[in-house]
Amino acid sequence: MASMSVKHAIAAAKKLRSLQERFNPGGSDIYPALMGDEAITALIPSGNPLSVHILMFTRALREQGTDEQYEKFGRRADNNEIIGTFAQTELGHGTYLRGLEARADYDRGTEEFVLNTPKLSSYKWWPGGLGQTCNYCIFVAQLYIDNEAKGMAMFVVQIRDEETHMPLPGVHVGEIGKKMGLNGVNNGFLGLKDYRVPRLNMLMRHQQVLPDGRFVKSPVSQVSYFPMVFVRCMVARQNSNYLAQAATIATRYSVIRRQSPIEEGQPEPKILEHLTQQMKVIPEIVTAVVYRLAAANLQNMYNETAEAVYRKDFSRLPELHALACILKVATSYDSTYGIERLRQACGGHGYLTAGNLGNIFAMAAPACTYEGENSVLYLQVGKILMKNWSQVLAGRELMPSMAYISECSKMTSFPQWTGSWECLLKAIQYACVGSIRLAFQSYNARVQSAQSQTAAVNYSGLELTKAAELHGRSYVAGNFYQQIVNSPNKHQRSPQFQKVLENMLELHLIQIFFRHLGDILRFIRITEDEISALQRRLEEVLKELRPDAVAITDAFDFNDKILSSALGCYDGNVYERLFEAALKHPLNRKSVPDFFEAHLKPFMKENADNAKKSKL
Ligand SMILES: CCCCCCCC/C=C\CCCCCC(=O)SCCNC(=O)CCNC(=O)[C@H](O)C(C)(C)COP(=O)(O)OP(=O)(O)OC[C@H]1O[C@@H](n2cnc3c(N)ncnc32)[C@H](O)[C@@H]1OP(=O)(O)O
Ligand SMILES: Cc1cc2nc3c(=O)[nH]c(=O)nc-3n(C[C@H](O)[C@H](O)[C@H](O)COP(=O)(O)OP(=O)(O)OC[C@H]3O[C@@H](n4cnc5c(N)ncnc54)[C@H](O)[C@@H]3O)c2cc1C
Repeated sequence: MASMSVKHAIAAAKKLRSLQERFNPGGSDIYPALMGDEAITALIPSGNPLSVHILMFTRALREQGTDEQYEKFGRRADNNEIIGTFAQTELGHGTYLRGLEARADYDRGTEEFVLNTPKLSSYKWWPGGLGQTCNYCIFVAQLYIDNEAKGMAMFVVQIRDEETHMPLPGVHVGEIGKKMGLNGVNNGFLGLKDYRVPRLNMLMRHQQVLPDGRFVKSPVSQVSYFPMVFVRCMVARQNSNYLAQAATIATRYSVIRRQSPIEEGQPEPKILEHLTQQMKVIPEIVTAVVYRLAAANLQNMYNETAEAVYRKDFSRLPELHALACILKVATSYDSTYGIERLRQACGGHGYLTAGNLGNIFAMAAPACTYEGENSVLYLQVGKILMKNWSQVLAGRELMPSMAYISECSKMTSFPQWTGSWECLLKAIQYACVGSIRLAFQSYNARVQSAQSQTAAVNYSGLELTKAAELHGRSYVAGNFYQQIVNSPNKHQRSPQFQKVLENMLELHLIQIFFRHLGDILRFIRITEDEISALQRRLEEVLKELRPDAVAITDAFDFNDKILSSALGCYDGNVYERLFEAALKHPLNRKSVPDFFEAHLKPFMKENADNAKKSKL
């Protein structure tokens, strides 16, 4: 499977390069590479073994290396002359980066670093493509000078001979084994023993080790985390794509499949006529759109921040970090759970490989873990919210994406309930700020009672996580509201299109309201009548969006090859394609399977003989 994936990935990369040259000659623009990865990833159901090369190895060389180091390594990597990965996670550590065990000891006598993975738990474990594809990697290690720890550093390490692909001396490398998906990616392990690299193989744009061993610290140590921020931004985009694919499949199937009359004596309707089916499918279509828009915003913010960091302006890093964390978590959780809901909405056929929903789930689900496990990133955002709440209490301004927190903090109570979009959005934001305030009180009480900040974060973890989750909801819903209601290009939309968008906003806001009704009722008094009115509006907007469901998912414009699903093909010939796929199963090559003579017949005969004997 891995070799097939590599073959497909290379073919797609070549195709992409020719398209890039035709449409973007000489452009070093990253988007074709990203689009390429998106396209390659979508075309290879078992995952793209070049993803981490495209997204992390080349980017780390560009952003963490000096211009000279880019000339030496980065240009060749961008041109796919060498293939690399990002080797940070170890068998024993993934989240707690300061606990990473791989080490780089500087030898000023030879001006080299001696790289070691001292224990089994220090082995790099998971990097994409590391098993068999890559001949280089970015090796993340704790830097030591005169046995004094200096923090994390990145090293360009060649792991295989460029001609023979044989592992180099001191390198122990291989595949970590089968996974629940992405089995074309050959995630690998890497052990190094006294492996020497020249001083200039340490990426030194932001921190340096001089020939005599003097260490020049990075002005902002977190800039070494920047490659992870980029992938978190990509995950937000990629996982909204996976959800859109699954929503397209389930929507198309739901207007082909007929089942269970709604009125006695009437013909069986398309299953999308059932209100409960609409509630399973249509909100997922809208969620995919909502996250695509949020991910696009985040990507723009990433590009602006990357340019600023290049100019040594690190001021926007904290806001980008907070947003990248919360959107990576929100998108990966909601897409993973949403894809499973959509699979279940397709009944038994949703469980067939020919439907491809299982594989889309297996591609989306690991994003809840890689690039920062979601619960850890929720806590990270919770900590940032605590810091920002202290700013609010001190009367200071907050970063733009958290400005609503200041506004809500000034409200002594929630205004008269109207149920308008603005009211629903403000309710989610108000509940978020109420949760932040409660989390801060718990956290602060713990710190005041002499708990360390780390311990206080841990013991306030449930409230910090809740506050972070509601912050994500507030940001995403606020962004969608702005795009639909206040977008500068709103006048260019036809009234019909604007109406569809407004129905999607209505559905999103009401759906989030009901999902967090408990959190909202904790801070806002809402009557049963007001809640029932929203229930009626939910049923009404599902009915309004029903006629547009197919058109909206067609607008995602996925080629049948990308969906790779007998349930979701554009022509709707589901049963013919299911049957065609079934007949291709190897077991259908013969009328009598080989196991009949070898196992089944003797088994049944033995039982029959025993039955006869027991009667005698
Ligand atoms: C669209 C095209 C297709 C694209 C397809 C995309 C998806 C598929 C692609 C590839 C396949 C998968 C690739 C996966 C690759 C990996 O998984 S690489 C390994 C990823 N590992 C992690 O993410 C590790 C997670 N852990 C951490 O990030 C950190 O340990 C932590 C953030 C949890 C904690 O940081 P730490 O420094 O240890 O302590 P703190 O006290 O929390 O932080 C100290 C201060 O630093 C700030 N900070 C932390 N991280 C960042 C950051 N990234 N940027 C900026 N600032 C950061 C933090 O807020 C603290 O600031 P203050 O001191 O002001 O409080
Ligand atoms: C498909 C896939 C591809 C990957 N690709 C790469 C790659 O290319 N390069 C690379 O370097 N890595 C890669 N990874 C590794 C990935 O980054 C790690 O799995 C991830 O960072 C989590 O670390 P871990 O697996 O060691 O889990 P751990 O850090 O051991 O965490 C395990 C669990 O402990 C809990 N936990 C941990 N820390 C805390 C905390 N502070 N507070 C509360 N709970 C906590 C959480 O529930 C967490 O799920 C990949 C992983 C996968 C699944």
